[in-house]
Amino acid sequence: MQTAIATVSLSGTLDEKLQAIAAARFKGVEIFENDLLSFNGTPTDVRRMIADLGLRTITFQPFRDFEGMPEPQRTRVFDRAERKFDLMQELGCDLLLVCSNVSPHSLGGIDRAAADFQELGERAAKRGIRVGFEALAWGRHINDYRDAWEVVRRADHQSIGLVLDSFHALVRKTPLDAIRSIPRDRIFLVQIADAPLLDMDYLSWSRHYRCFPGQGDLAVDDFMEALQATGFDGLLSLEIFNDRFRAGSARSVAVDGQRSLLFMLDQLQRRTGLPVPDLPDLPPRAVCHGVEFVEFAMDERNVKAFEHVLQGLGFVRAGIHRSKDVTRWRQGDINIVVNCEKEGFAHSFNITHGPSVCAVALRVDDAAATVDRAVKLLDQPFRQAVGPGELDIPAVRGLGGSLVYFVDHKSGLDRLWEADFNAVTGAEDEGAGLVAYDHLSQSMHYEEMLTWLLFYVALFDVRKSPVQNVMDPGGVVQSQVVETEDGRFRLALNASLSRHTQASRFLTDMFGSGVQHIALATTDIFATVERLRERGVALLPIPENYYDDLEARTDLPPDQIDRLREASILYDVDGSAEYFQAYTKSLEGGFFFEIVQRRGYRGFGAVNAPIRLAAQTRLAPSPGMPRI
Ligand SMILES: O=C(O)c1ccc(O)c(O)c1
Ligand SMILES: [Mg+2]
Repeated sequence: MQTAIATVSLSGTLDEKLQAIAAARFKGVEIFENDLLSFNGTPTDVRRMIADLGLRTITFQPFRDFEGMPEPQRTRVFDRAERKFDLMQELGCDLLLVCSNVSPHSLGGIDRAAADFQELGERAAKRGIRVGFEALAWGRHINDYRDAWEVVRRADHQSIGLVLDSFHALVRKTPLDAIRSIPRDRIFLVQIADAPLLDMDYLSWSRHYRCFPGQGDLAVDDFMEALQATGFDGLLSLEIFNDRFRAGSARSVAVDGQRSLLFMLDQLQRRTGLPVPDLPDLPPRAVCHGVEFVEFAMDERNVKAFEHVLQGLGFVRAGIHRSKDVTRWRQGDINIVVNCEKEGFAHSFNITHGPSVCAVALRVDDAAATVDRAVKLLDQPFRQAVGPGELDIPAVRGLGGSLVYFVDHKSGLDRLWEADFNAVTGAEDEGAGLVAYDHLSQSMHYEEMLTWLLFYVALFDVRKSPVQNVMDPGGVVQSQVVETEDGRFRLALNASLSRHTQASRFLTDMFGSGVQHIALATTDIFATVERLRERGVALLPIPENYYDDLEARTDLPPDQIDRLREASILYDVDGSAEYFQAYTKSLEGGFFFEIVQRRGYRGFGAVNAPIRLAAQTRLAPSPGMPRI
């Protein structure tokens, strides 16, 4: 299949868009008329620019309000088409996209529309041009691809074909089976778009909320299966109208587009067992078995205070790196790496972002295959010098320039603690009962959120939760979770349009996106909280009103509520599944730890999030708290 993208999908001027499209390795581009009109150059200039970039203009669009017009509009619309044909010839494009008529003047009638297309086909053929007809979901008479196909079929002209757009078919829930019986050579172009499920009119939904496949909730996979059944191997183009993409980086959004198509087609091939022509051979999505370690980039000024926090939480110094100023802290199955090197990646990260999480290492079955998949999905691999005898742990660039490492058993990377660290003996501590990473939470710019969502779902065998809107005293925060089926890897992505939310303030403080909080699991939160208090850890105080409300909305007995209140623990229940959460006070810089206990519960305590955010907002970071 030949892949392309429409210029409307990206931010910038036409030349910036085209450069981004070429850099993301697309071969074809759909030129939107507005991008051409606003360009300061002739169609011939654009043609040259496109050729110089190694691209091909596959479509010029949209041509509106064409079929079914009464006179005198009908004559005028044909004149307008002839002028667009002139322009297309100068541009070097042979396919015009006509979207279904929305004009109140249009008359409807399948045969009338077919006759118009028959005539348009005659005129187009004289110029060596073809015309594709697309049903808009809000078309006045034609809003169903099956009717558009019937018009094309009756027009019965070799220059007239069908354009399918997944968005229009899927939002209307038009049955997809009829796609299977359309002859593939009659499908001139297929446009692909996903979108979140929203309760909204089709036009607004389409013009503002479309996204790349894998980022939304539509049944794009079903659409692709129906299309594959036709044997279609023509043009597949991303056509995404999205306000975030318009505000984002054209280069990064174009790469996301390419990644989304590779991901979608790879999944299609795996599901149906039918090969997709020209698709690179990708290893399967990596199964993630959890977090091996989280690495903090620290500096001399902050490290003592941070290590004091780790000790308070019950961590012990378990290993010292053989050649670097790097320490392993451990409790249960949780490893935290504190990196104080004066050169290398962590040091640069610390200089740019201050003390913060610079890397996360994930347990996978096959680290090399994971990196191979990542690179084929256009992720950025990362390498740095390793000392003699030390392990070379493969990595790719993650959020905010941080790293994602991959550790496996297959190639012995799980020996990293023995291979790279000298064990510290005699440092036993009964700990605080923390046993494992429960989840990580990353805060990012609003425009980046779909990028990182796609990064995770394309690389790992994870599912995504629906987007939640969480109320912060400073505005709304969007939150979405990616997690493995078994819950061993869970990651929350957060972003906000307001500059005043905790998530946004964290971005300002850290000069970029990153891990804002880490949730650690205990099997007995009451015992853990007691230990933490004994060790002098300051927990986030929760207001009385919260516990009064718990009495009202749950069946918890009063003594249980008193225990929660006394320990500043938040609670949620879902059927018989229960969730307990407590928080450390935020450290300077906005980072914090969460302590959680799950009893069969799969969520993240969304009902409690506004309470927690308000409590954090009330507390300015206390002076003397370490800045991390
Ligand atoms: O929103 C529109 O008008 C519009 C135009 C052209 C398309 O291909 C489309 O899917 C939508
Ligand atoms: Mg379309």
